[in-house]
Amino acid sequence: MTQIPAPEWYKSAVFYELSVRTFADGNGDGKGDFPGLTGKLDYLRGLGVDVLWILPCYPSPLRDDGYDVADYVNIHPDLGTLDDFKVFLREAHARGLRVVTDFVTNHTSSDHPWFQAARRGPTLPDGSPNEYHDYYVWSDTGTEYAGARIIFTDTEVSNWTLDEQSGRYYWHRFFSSQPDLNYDNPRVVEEILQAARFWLDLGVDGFRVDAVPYLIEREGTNCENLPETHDILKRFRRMVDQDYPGRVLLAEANQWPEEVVEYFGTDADPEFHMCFNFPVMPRLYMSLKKEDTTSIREIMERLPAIPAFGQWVTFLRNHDELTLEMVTDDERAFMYAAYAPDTRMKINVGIRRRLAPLLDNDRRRVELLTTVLLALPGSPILYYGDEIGMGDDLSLADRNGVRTPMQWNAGMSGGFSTATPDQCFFPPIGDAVYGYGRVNVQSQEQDPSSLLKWTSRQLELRRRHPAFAVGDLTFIDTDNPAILAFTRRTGDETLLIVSNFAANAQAVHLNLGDYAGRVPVTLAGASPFPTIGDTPYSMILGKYDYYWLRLN
Ligand SMILES: OC[C@H]1O[C@H](O[C@H]2O[C@H](CO)[C@@H](O)[C@H](O)[C@H]2O)[C@H](O)[C@@H](O)[C@@H]1O
Ligand SMILES: [Ca+2]
Repeated sequence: MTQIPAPEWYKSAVFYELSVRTFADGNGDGKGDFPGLTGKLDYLRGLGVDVLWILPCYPSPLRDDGYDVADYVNIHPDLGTLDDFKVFLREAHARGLRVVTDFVTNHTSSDHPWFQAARRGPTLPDGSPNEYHDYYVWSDTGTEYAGARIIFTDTEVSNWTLDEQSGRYYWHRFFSSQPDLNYDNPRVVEEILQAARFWLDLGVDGFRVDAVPYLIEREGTNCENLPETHDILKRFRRMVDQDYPGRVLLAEANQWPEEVVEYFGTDADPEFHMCFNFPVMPRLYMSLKKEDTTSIREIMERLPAIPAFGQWVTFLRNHDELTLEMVTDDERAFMYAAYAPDTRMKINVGIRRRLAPLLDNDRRRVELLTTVLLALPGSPILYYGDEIGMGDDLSLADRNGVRTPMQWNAGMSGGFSTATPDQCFFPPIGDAVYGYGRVNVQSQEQDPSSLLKWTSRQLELRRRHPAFAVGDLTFIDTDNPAILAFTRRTGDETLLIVSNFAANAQAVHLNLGDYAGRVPVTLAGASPFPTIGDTPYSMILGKYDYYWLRLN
């Protein structure tokens, strides 16, 4: 059996992304918290995930749901205390669950004491230099770095905003309430590394590092992926390798394959252990609507090789919009037409909907995309609530519609809180199709055929076959573009994954000449299929059907 070295635990892990604020409320104030989350750890263990990625939990004015950090070394009071966090971490570890926290490096909140001090200008009234001013990026004209795109296109008109107090413009790649830190200042680098140490010393298993491409600005560039940015991130990695071996760094770099791969670094000069595979995600959805999987294969084959320690991270949905930054203009137009029929579904460069509504609440399509997610190279991330088919709330602003409370049961506020729905941080979804009366953990736990139970079984199946985690990927040529077929191969086993992206039954011939004489056997039921011969292998798949097979 293929052995994955212990420090590379992340390669076989299934991640689960959750927001503490909307997962479970332990004290009845309508806001999720660490005691509430701690009470749900057995559920998460039972589901079969390995790592919890928790969204930002720092003190924050919450103008960007916590991605606006006002204090790097504490917990937001709504979520509990630092001691509550420690208890949570201990209890998660006791259950064999690892915890990766979100680390927001590019910017702080404008409420952060550093920024408030910076606003006093470069020189203090007594004539001494204001060391905090240089923690941020300033301009007298707000005209520099014109080559940098605006990311939050729906709200921001410039990456510069005038600060009335200092009379100078400050740089921000996201909301104007999120001033970018100045990574050309060595003190900023030190401060951020110290903040990372604080959490690593407490025992977190790593970080999902937010918005890493934007650390450094240079005139005449688009201010993304600059060599100086990579130098800083490599320093972060060296600190982790030296003082915290076995912890993991995951890069959020929403970039094309050629750029994102740079965030792994090299075996000799490593950077991140893991990077999100942003480009493949929209192509999974696109392939469904087009009934043509060519774009999945093309983008996967375009991914450059990664260092031996590296692992991709795959996902279908997350707390943000379904980003359409890594597609062509035509593909983006197609995606909007296919998946955002209501203009309220569009935000910035993406679509703010959850998995089940995106797929018309069609269980077959949800299963199909989930099986592809679990079978493609990389460690998959499940977004909380998608395992039960939760819906979204378009009436909520920004991306909050996909951040509604977890639906635990059919009781008050879906079991999220003892507070009434109107007292909850975001109102729980209560409609007839996706509401907690119909869609909840408790009812699905009692139903062996529920999406929740199916997901759990699929994770268990994946766990039993290390080829899913570390096997080589080879696409199989077919005569039907609606069918995606590939193998995942390690020294001991070859898995064959065949998926039908069409809404009708399909026939396909697979070029399996390399495997003549082998017998495909289903992973779930151990049912043998006809032996592979010298001619193309013929298969029939029902609508949105899939096979997970081992080639014996
Ligand atoms: O902290 C600011 C933002 O950082 C992440 O943003 C990412 O999401 C954007 C879409 O919402 C995306 O376009 C961008 O490329 C990413 O860096 C974080 O996930 C956001 O929640 C946050 O607002
Ligand atoms: Ca609470």
